[in-house]
Amino acid sequence: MKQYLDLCQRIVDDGVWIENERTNKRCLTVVNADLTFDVANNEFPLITTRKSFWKSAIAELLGYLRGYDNAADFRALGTKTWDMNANENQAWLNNPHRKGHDDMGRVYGVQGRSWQKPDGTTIDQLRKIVDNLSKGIDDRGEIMTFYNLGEFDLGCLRPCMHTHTFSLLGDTLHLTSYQRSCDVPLGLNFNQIQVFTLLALMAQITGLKAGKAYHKIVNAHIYEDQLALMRDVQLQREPFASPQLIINPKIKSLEDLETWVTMDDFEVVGYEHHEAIKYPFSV
Ligand SMILES: Nc1nc(=O)c2c([nH]1)NC[C@@H]1CN(c3ccc(C(=O)N[C@@H](CCC(=O)O)C(=O)O)cc3)CN21
Ligand SMILES: O=c1ccn([C@H]2C[C@H](O)[C@@H](COP(=O)(O)O)O2)c(=O)[nH]1
Repeated sequence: MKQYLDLCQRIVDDGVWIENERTNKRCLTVVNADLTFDVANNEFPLITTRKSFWKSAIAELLGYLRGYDNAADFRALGTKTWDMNANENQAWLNNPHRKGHDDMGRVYGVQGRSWQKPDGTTIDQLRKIVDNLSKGIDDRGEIMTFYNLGEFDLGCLRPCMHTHTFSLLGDTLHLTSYQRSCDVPLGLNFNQIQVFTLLALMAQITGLKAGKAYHKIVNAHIYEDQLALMRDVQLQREPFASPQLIINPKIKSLEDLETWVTMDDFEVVGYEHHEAIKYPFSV
């Protein structure tokens, strides 16, 4: 929690105002932030200085792991986070590749599970990683990347947290996740939950111990209409101790994640938090 608050304070103190053309808003911005999460000791990085809707963040992650391309499928899992980008972003609404209401196009999980090759076949990046790690193999290329430049025009948004690299040291699995662009008040609250949970889940389904998750962020920003709430409300609050994430131990394979897992298979214990804060969302 301290890492998160330090980054927020750093943006407030040292950020530079940058005009953003896509959203038509200014963002107070810093570059280069490194966060580390201790998954081995289950220090779940849930924001405590406001209420965090953590189930929504895990639902989003599960949707990516399943390769979903539709905001309705995300809603069915328990999150509305893709509604706006799928249905209210004018550039995407005008895009001839959009397949109708709720379509997100070839973003995130679509790339993770079915990256298209020139010959028409597809690559399942996640399946390969799970298979290798389950056999104790780390080929130094256990990488799942959603960053497919050749297909940016086929999706509603370029991926923000775009690459996840898994590393095996003995029987302990670590994760390094890269994020090119980070809406710190809204997005990071979710993204750090996702980095932590991705490592915990991958360790569980491959029979490995979970170690550390490293979260590397390039452009970290606060939108102009979020700044007062962050500076004058959230940053004035004292954080509480980290809660713990409990994952149903019956989840044992990628097929389990793809078929029967729901948000009821995740529980958080010891979550003490301040009141919710409603930050504006920029489409
Ligand atoms: N500007 C922007 N920021 C983002 O963080 C973001 C995007 N766009 N587009 C793609 C996804 C969607 N994400 C989102 C979308 C909405 C919330 C959000 O509204 N969160 C609220 C309530 C969540 C709920 O009730 O489930 C929050 O208070 O955290 C968070 C992340 C993260 N990403
Ligand atoms: O997982 C996510 C997804 C999105 N964001 C934020 C970061 C930016 O504020 C916008 C994306 O805008 P770009 O113009 O494509 O950079 O969404 C996030 O923080 N986390």
